[in-house]
Amino acid sequence: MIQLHGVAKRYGPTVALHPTDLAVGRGDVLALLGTSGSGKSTLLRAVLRLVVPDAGMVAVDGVEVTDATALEVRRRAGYVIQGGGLFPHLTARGNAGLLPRHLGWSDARLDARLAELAELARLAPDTLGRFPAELSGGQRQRVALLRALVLSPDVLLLDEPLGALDPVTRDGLQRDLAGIVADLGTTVLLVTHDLREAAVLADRVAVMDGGRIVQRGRLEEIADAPATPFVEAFVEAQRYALP
Ligand SMILES: Nc1ncnc2c1ncn2[C@@H]1O[C@H](COP(=O)(O)OP(=O)(O)OP(=O)(O)O)[C@@H](O)[C@H]1O
Repeated sequence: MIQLHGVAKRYGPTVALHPTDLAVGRGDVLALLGTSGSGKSTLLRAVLRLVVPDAGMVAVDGVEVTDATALEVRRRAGYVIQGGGLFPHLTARGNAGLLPRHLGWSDARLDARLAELAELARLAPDTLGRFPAELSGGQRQRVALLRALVLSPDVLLLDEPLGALDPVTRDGLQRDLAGIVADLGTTVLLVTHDLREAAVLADRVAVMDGGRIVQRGRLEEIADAPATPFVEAFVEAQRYALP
């Protein structure tokens, strides 16, 4: 599970994150919703200590994330960013196999794991031999997901993983991703500004505004009873996307 207690971050005069508490239970999927600049990525990145908080405590599966433990925590976490963040000079297989190779996996073990994940992510096996520039946006995101899942992470951190895709591709991948995380039972923290994505993927949501979580709960509860004018406007702007 993922826990944050009083985690805060500022950049000079800008408060990116006011002291924030958050817990994502084991196997749960929580979506952080909010407009651009509301602090979602800062919170997500603080979990992996890619952002070092000014105050507060982060723990992943009971391990406090500090300078000393950050590498170990990152190794047990999968992280996907918008656009996938694949290395352009490596094939899909090379990208997804980077960490396993570093850990000394054999070719046979890597190929078996990638074949299993490619099936799960509905990625044709021949795509694994291609470079990112030879893949569609949707395929790149599927490869990024493969790379994030290859070491069977306990937690998955997804920062607008489907942001750059066309609506049809996005819709298909949202459903596939929901199936994959349900099958694997992984704990997921997802950043999105898309209510539909939250509806398809998440058990619970937390809405951020100005560096604070202003409402949390099930998406239906929030849509039915928005706690602030901002949440109301945010929901109204995308009400068409709700189931
Ligand atoms: N490295 C940085 N240096 C200075 N300011 C930053 C830095 N990173 C983020 N900020 C600021 O902190 C605030 C929160 O940013 P953050 O990226 O967490 O928002 P977000 O909700 O993820 O936005 P988006 O949806 O656009 O990614 C913003 O005002 C942003 O400009």
